[in-house]
Amino acid sequence: MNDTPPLLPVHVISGFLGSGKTTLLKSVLASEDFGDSAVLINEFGEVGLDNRLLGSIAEDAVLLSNGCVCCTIRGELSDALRRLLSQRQEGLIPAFKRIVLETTGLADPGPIASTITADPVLRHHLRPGTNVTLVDALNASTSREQFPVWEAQVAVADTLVISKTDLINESELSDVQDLLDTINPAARRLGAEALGQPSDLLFASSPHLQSFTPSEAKSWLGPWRRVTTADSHDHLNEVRSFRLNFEGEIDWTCLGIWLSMLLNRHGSNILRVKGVLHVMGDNRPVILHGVQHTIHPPEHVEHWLEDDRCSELIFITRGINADRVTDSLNAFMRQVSDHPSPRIFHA
Ligand SMILES: Nc1nc2c(ncn2[C@@H]2O[C@H](COP(=O)(O)OP(=O)(O)OP(=O)(O)O)[C@@H](O)[C@H]2O)c(=O)[nH]1
Repeated sequence: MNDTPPLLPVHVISGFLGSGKTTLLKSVLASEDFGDSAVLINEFGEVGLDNRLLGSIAEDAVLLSNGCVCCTIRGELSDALRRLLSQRQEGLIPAFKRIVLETTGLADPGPIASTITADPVLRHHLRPGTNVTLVDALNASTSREQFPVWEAQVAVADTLVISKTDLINESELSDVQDLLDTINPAARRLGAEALGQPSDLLFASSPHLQSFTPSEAKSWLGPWRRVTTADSHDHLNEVRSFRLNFEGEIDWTCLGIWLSMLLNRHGSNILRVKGVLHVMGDNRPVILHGVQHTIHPPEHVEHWLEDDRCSELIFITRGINADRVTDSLNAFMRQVSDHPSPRIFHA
């Protein structure tokens, strides 16, 4: 029997300045099913205001001060997480079941996952949880134009929560949805209802946090209509998404080597990889899930949905187009794999 305690998830709430992160966090902490959470708040600047705004709901919130979790205070984040774990172990604080981290509006949440998985202590107790990103509907387009980090925040999201929809009309909202479609078509999307959502559902859309049913695995990849073709955008550094389709089974080792090489070379520009794959010799679908340099251990789904055994792999990249990735994978598979290569093409 395996009696190793389960790894505790670290969920992240990010989103640009003023997008509604604290508003959502307050609602999360007020929900009954989220009582046993430890909260970390990363503030930028001398005075941590959000901490005070949270008031009595989260009196024990730990404030990470004066820097961004993604860059200057990654060490401070590791220390704070270690401290929380040791206080929990010594019984000084209640045995929380999860950690919720609110980042600054200027942080790229991508590196948080690797802060956890690369740390020799943290990785035995914690695992990256779900990334929830707030999108301020009123300012989405301007923020995107002016602040590259806005795209990075949208790209890493498992769930996108669109706030301030009450301040725009339907056609403006449709423009925001289209914009999100070009960057992260695969993320689950919520609007104002996110505030009333049971928090375990809000944070549930990550494959390593629950066992997916076959239909959940497919819907995790997002609806087809959200696919955009990368080639309709030609800005060098634009964030875009594309979906690779595979006809035929995949040589897992070969794909793994190619992916490692890709991340090694272009990791900071591969913002997100997620897929459901038909791996050679494996009857069950394999879920692949990565954020920037961090690829999570693959998970299995029990069985395929009916006869649909097509593999799909979604990429969200900055300045790397779909043709380049597809050609590179096709060529690598043909040259390296001893098995027949699947036909790989992008939607
Ligand atoms: N009208 C409207 N206002 C909202 C909504 N969500 C948040 N706000 C308001 O927007 C302001 C900023 O919300 P916060 O939750 O503090 O945003 P934040 O992302 O934590 O802000 P920073 O920590 O400064 O980056 C507050 O005045 C909120 O009441 C919304 O859906 N509609």
